Amino acid sequence: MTDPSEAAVRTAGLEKTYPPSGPRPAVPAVQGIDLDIPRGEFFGLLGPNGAGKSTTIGMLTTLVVPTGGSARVLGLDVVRDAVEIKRRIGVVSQNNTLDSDLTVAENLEFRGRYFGLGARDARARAAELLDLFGLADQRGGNPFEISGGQAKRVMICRALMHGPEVLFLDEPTAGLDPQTRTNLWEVLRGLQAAGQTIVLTTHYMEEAEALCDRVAVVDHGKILASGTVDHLKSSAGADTVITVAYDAAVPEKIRALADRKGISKVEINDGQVRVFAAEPDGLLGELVELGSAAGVGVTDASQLRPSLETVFLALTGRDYRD
Ligand SMILES: Nc1ncnc2c1ncn2[C@@H]1O[C@H](COP(=O)(O)OP(=O)(O)OP(=O)(O)O)[C@@H](O)[C@H]1O
Repeated sequence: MTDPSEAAVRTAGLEKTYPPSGPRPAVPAVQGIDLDIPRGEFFGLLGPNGAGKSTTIGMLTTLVVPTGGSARVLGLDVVRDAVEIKRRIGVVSQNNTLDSDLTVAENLEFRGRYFGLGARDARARAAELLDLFGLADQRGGNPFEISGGQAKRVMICRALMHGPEVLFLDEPTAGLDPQTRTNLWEVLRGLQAAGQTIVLTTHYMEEAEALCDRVAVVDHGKILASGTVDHLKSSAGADTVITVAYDAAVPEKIRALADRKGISKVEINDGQVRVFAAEPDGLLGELVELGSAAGVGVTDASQLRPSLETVFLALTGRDYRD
């Protein structure tokens, strides 16, 4: 047995480099990640596609073998104690991995039996979970003839069959429509309220904001920043970010804005200016006017209020959706 006070997840300098394959060089997918996730927390790994989130979750769930550093889940080592960890966690992968030869309920019951439940207990537990997740009507259906949102909920039920201490979800709402996504958020909030520790990856900023107690922003295999969403916003992205693209070079006068109170940064790139401002009122109009005074037109303009998106911009200098 491990100490129940052990963190749900603790990693130090965790790394994964995929080896070269043919003409493809080695891929340093995860480059030294430190995580400390207490039990009971709803934690999010947030980052754009290819940031290394799935690889990190893969290592924590013992499916991917690290090439450096260490990772412990519930106090157990992900390499040495992989079998024990698998018994105590639940994993929901990105794709539908339900068995099409079994009904929805049988998928759950089968998993329960695998984890040592008797037939009657497995049936009862499956029925209880399907009820709880509003899937009772689907119990006899084929898991590939239900909606994407329902299939995802079935996968979550399946992962909960053996009462896992930590639930890992890799991009649980990718590809779902907005309504289905917010329904699933409710399901996940309910689980956390009932005490479930949850670790999720997502590339949706609003998902991380809506659900997670704490978030680690990941890019190119490294953590850029971590903390509560509020902490991240106040430390790295407290500013509103105004971006204006001109049809010619950015007028010189705009550089001087950097000295004004309430403006923390002015970035100029070819015909585009990006202004980070704590006091953004009237600034967008001013940028347009400064352009027209210099005979330069505006081709595009946007204003982002402080959010995880502005955090990412402040940390990387890149648009999150680039
Ligand atoms: N099995 C693999 N072999 C080689 N390279 C891989 C493998 N799996 C992932 N990669 C590469 O590792 C990097 C990180 O990928 P990973 O899937 O972990 O990122 P991600 O943040 O989860 O992105 P996504 O949401 O697109 O899956 C990417 O460059 C990816 O191409």
